[in-house]
Amino acid sequence: MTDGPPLAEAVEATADDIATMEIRGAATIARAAAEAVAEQAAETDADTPAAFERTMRHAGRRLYGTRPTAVSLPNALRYTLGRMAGDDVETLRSSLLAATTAFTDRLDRAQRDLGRVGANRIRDGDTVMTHCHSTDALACVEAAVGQGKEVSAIVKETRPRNQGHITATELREMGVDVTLVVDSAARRYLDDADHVLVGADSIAADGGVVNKIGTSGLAVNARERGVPIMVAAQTIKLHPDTLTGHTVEIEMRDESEVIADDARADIGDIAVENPAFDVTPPRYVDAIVTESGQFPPESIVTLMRELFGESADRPWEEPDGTTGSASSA
Ligand SMILES: O=C(COP(=O)(O)O)[C@H](O)[C@H](O)COP(=O)(O)O
Repeated sequence: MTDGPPLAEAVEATADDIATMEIRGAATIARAAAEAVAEQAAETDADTPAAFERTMRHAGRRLYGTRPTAVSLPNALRYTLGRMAGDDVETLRSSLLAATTAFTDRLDRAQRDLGRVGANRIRDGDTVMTHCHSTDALACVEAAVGQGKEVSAIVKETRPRNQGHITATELREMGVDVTLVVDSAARRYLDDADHVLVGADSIAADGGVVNKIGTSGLAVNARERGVPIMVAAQTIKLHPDTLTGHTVEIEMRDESEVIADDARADIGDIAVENPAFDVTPPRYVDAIVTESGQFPPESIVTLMRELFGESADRPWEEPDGTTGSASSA
């Protein structure tokens, strides 16, 4: 929970759904956060500009605090709350509604453009190996299929939450031949793959790719087998805090996702760890595919600087550094 004025039901519900992964995947989280910001802007009955802005920042903090790793979430808040401007409540409200619409339009466009860029790497008859479920990665396959190419996929199930099942379903809907494998079978099937194709939750300034746990091991194995690794990530996945040397926080999720409580009790006293993401060093990545073209990971920092400057603002924070609670407002 965060301190501040009461929030719209839509913000509370979206925040809960992101935290429990009803809403998941970096681009989908960003869209949901922007839509929640719009709902809050439409509904808030604050009667002064200062009260309106405080409520919006509070909504931003509530959404920001849900999951720590996908930078698309703070970047969605940066884009929308960062464009809140005006001297009266109605102007502030309309500035936010315009910004949230512009943001979601941009998301659609970025994914479509990125898909076309990524599709150029995929040849007719190619097989991709996927990990987790990434709408950016699937946009590349969809565009390739749309160009008339025949594509097959080896889909890793992606323990502990099996997002590979979502990937398998969506690929089948595109008409792609799918073979589902357990995560530990990946190396065996890499010899049948022409690409490893994954998404990203965050891309660091050094080109490191933060994505679902297991991506880095897959990339190391793929390099060893000579299979190129392609990361599909629209530019809202670029993590501006890493320009100033900050690292990306890796989310640790509940231990019960790894082993059910009763099974664990049967084993006895063990430790269980459940990191949700890992970092693939840039040397294992062949290309980062964005809506602005494809980049070797080491050069992504140039694009990051163009988009964010040298440091990123945090428009969900109170300008005076207080927590936003009534007593400090
Ligand atoms: O790691 C995941 C999802 O993790 P989780 O299921 O824990 O959210 C996806 O590969 C990225 O978020 C990219 O997805 P997209 O390309 O759709 O943004």
